Amino acid sequence: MEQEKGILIVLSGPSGVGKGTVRKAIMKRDDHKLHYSISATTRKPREGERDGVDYFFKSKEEFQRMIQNNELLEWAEYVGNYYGTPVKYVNDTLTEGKDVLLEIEVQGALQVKTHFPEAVFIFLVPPSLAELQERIVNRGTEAEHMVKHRMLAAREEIELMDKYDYVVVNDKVDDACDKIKAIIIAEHLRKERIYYKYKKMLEVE
Ligand SMILES: Nc1nc2c(ncn2[C@@H]2O[C@H](COP(=O)(O)OP(=O)(O)O)[C@@H](O)[C@H]2O)c(=O)[nH]1
Ligand SMILES: Nc1ncnc2c1ncn2[C@@H]1O[C@H](COP(=O)(O)OP(=O)(O)O)[C@@H](O)[C@H]1O
Repeated sequence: MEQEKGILIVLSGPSGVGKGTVRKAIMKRDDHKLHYSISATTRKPREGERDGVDYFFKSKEEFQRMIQNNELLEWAEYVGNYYGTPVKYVNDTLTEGKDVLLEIEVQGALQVKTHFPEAVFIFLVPPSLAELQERIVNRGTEAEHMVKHRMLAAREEIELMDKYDYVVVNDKVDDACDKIKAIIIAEHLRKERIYYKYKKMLEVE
């Protein structure tokens, strides 16, 4: 029997909502069922970040070559740097029947929709805008005027949430992980139901 493809899960949401934090927590507790797609970026590595683990760190020229050679499923410019998803890993892993997780910002997430309309789109939201601002400030990576800029961007990003299949509030990291895991289980059940329905139909005809 042909190997059934895995599910592509796209986790997105406004900057500072906790996408990276929730993604790392899910991967940590996951028993190798989810496969995280490591992105390429032109951003310089932060302390402790490793090439091929956190990101594939690229020069601008290397990144542009990847775009030209159609090596990226999606890409976006974000705060002065480029970020993109290598398409080969995603295709190969899904074909092996494994689920793939992308953690990407909103412009890229919407591009994925045009190539993989069947992917599962999850939008992470903060419990409130005040809490979002606090998270951005506490992270300490933004200058004061950039916090305002990020908050304005976040408002526009949150307006895109109706384009997603699921909206998950990142109140407590553990609860957000539970909800995302539940969504993945439900999506598998849904896919299996559709799969068997068609299989039966083909057997009858
Ligand atoms: N479109 C797109 N966005 C990405 C990709 N990889 C990471 N991002 C997003 O880029 C943004 C900046 O990431 P990063 O520089 O690691 O900073 P931080 O996540 O804000 O701490 C985040 O919103 C990530 O979700 C990718 O492959 N494609
Ligand atoms: N559920 C949560 N409760 C409180 N703080 C959180 C939560 N999730 C993330 N954070 C904090 O919010 C900040 C932004 O999280 P991060 O994962 O970098 O966001 P993003 O990847 O969406 O930009 C970090 O300082 C992180 O520790």
